[in-house]
Amino acid sequence: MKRARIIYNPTSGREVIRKVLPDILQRLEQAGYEASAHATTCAGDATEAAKTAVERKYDVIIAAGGDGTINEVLNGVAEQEFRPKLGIIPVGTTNDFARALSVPRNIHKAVDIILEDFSTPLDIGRVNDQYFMNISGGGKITELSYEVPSKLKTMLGQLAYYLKGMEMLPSIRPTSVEIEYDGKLYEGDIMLFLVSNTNSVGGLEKLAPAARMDDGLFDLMIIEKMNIAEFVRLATLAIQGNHLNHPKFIHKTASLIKVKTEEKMQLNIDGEFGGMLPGEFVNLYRHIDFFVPREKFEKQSDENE
Ligand SMILES: Nc1ncnc2c1ncn2[C@@H]1O[C@H](COP(=O)(O)OP(=O)(O)OP(=O)(O)O)[C@@H](O)[C@H]1O
Repeated sequence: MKRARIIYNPTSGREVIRKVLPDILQRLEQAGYEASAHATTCAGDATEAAKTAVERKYDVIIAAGGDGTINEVLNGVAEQEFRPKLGIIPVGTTNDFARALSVPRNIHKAVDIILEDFSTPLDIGRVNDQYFMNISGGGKITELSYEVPSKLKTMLGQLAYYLKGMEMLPSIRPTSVEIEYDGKLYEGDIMLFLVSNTNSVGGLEKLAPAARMDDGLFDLMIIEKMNIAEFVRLATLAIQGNHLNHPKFIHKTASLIKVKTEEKMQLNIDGEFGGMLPGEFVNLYRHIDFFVPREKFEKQSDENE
């Protein structure tokens, strides 16, 4: 019998997961799984719970929470030799990864995706010794996502980011960087750089519209030095997906990216503080099997062939 372990964050986003958990467990059991659940107790606990589930040879781990919980589960699984399949139940404030996978926000529909039993191996990123599924980057503006208090995030959702972003705009300064991508070199003063694995970043689905999660490549995006007015204008263009031809927006693809800065720069990994640069970003080609909607991903693999 196949075994599934749900790792859920009871404090995540809408906090509805607790109420529906018995129903989810029952649905998994009816579908032939032996199912159990672990409620995370604090930051970092989902990583430990995922490592334990790997040791116990669960076939499937289901991460129920926001992007933070999914990232923690990923960090418990990615470096292991035996890697269970991962399912996602998006109940966070930001659910960028679920959006990238086209996993619906409705809990029962998200469970349907797991029960349909269609999975596909997808790329993930590693920077230094941490793993990410969505995005990593640096630059003053990227530091805002973890300066938003979590209570505020829960109350206001995405709006909290924008409010905090406005507040921080005057303090955004360019930084001098050296970025090596697949052997080529970029040097310059930048506002921010992003290393993206998916096309769904901070609710901006059109930021890297051609990004794929099964090609072994990151999308490297650099916004060069500009004044605040220009930056706001570029951000507005990015929301509409009209930023790609902007002369100070640089877009490359690469599987290995090394970033060095002279002054101190924080690294953001999937929306959380991830230590300081320098950073070496490695794309791990089709490293983890995720449950995904069959219609979307079957079509994509057909296009690949
Ligand atoms: N029991 C807990 N109490 C407090 N914090 C927790 C607990 N369990 C997990 N966490 C932390 O909460 C962080 C955020 O959780 P999660 O991502 O699930 O939800 P969110 O904040 O609603 O959404 P998002 O991260 O997508 O904005 C996790 O990265 C984790 O470190």
